[in-house]
Amino acid sequence: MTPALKVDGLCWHPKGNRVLDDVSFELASGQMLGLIGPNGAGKSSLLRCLYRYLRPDSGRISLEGQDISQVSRRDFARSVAVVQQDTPHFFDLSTRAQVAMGLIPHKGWFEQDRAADGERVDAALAQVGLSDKADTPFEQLSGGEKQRALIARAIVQRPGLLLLDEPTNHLDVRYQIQILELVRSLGISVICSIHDLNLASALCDSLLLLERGRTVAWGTPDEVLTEARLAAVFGVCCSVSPHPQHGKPQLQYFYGYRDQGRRN
Ligand SMILES: Nc1ncnc2c1ncn2[C@@H]1O[C@H](COP(=O)(O)OP(=O)(O)OP(=O)(O)O)[C@@H](O)[C@H]1O
Repeated sequence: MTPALKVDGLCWHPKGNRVLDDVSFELASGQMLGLIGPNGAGKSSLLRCLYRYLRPDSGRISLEGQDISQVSRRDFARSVAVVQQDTPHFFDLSTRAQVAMGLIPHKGWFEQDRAADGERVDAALAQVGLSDKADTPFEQLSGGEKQRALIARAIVQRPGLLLLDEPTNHLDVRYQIQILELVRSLGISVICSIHDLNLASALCDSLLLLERGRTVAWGTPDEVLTEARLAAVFGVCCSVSPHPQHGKPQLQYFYGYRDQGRRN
């Protein structure tokens, strides 16, 4: 079966700096892949290549078997939704209007809004717990509320692939779990960068561990999150055991790094 996304030998070397170096992986349709790795590992850069903000120097990215460089702008906007790390500025837009922007790729020129559009927007606002903020200006939302509104916009867009750059940034612990569970329940293919390894383990089907732009491991959370690998890549000591509820790896960190100097 054709994977939803296939990345082959991806390299991005701005000014000779090997930010992404020979990265390859696949994502099966409807699965959720977590991008993990230390600061500066290349997670955001990889996502930017996937949503065509950056042009890789070499390698191939295929969406449903088609090279993404060959996909029209409109078709790409219909199939791929992106929630970026820094919330963009939408001055004067209400939260509802901001979420409704997810409808744009599906509309023709001069096409009027239909009743179903409003229902879809309201349903997405309810899914992320923002119904009571629908008429609030987007700029007045808190950081976590903005993040949730942008996820609602992506839901309205009905993409086949959803790319999220640190979606749990700014979210309190309940919303971290709730939003990732919601994203997972959409039944679409998802790639998200995530720093919380326990959250990544619990909610992702597979993980891609990057370090200095290279793939260290790609596989199930069980295969990727080993004590030795976490010590080598993140420079932390932890014990890994099955989570009492879902059985996937749960990390417990040990402390006392203050006098060990800088990692890099
Ligand atoms: N346009 C650019 N030109 C040169 N180097 C860049 C450019 N953009 C990013 N980098 C470098 O690429 C490396 C990877 O950055 P990136 O933001 O992709 O990492 P990350 O894994 O998302 O980091 P973090 O976890 O801190 O968000 C960093 O060293 C960064 O300085």
